[in-house]
Amino acid sequence: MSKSIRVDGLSKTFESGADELVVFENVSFDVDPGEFVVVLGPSGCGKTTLLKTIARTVDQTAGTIELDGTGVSGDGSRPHPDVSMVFQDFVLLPWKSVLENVSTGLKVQGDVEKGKRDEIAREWLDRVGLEGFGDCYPKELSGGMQQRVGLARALAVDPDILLMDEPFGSLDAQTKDRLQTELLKLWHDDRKTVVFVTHDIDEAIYMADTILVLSEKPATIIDRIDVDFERPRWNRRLDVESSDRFQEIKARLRSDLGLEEI
Ligand SMILES: Nc1ncnc2c1ncn2[C@@H]1O[C@H](COP(=O)(O)OP(=O)(O)OP(=O)(O)O)[C@@H](O)[C@H]1O
Repeated sequence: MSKSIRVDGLSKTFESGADELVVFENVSFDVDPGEFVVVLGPSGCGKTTLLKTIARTVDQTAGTIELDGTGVSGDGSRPHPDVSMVFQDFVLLPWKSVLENVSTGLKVQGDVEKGKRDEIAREWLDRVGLEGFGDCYPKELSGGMQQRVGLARALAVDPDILLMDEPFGSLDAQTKDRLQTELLKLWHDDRKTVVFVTHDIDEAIYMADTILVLSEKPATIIDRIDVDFERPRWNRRLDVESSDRFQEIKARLRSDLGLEEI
């Protein structure tokens, strides 16, 4: 299943002593169930904080978040159960095997017995192209493979919402290219609701149904673009990326972000 997200009037201020840092202010947007939304914005504008607020590991200062119409709150210690997160840094547990890393989330959920957990974890390793690597340890895998493990771990718990924080940001260009398409294929099959943060404009356009652009902090939403290329896109990626529409969206995003004309 996938769920909608409604963010309404969301603000976040960090306080340390007498200092206040207003990160974002009055941010509102809706994400439909199964929609792929990409958030772009300058470094430090609060994209990660926004994801953590949706995941409920950070409390907002003002505003509300609803998942499928239900307001959510959290204790800050772990993400809301409907939500899985994938980060730029692989954050795998180095002392656990790849299989155990993937089944860990299921263990936290608590209601799946060990044999079934391992079966689900193995299925997900197959789906992300890591068949046969379950007994390896993270240090034996390349960066791209580690990120595949992170993806399998996030998806194995069958979340309603997938929050991704620059998941391919530290990968080389070819691995990144391949994983973008693999993620789109997985998403095409399961249609999770995705909120995906990136700095990469081309990646944003290739992946998104909708792109939200944040300003410098205190951040607000300064643009929202519907990316209307038909799906699937991976079988005609070059056509999509060389199209006039792609270049038009790219120019608009560069202008939004204060970059020079292309
Ligand atoms: N726990 C915290 N306490 C105080 N300040 C914080 C905390 N977390 C983040 N910040 C500050 O909030 C601002 C936004 O940080 P955040 O990581 O959300 O930005 P970002 O847009 O994801 O950055 P980047 O694009 O560089 O990854 C930064 O100035 C950061 O230093």
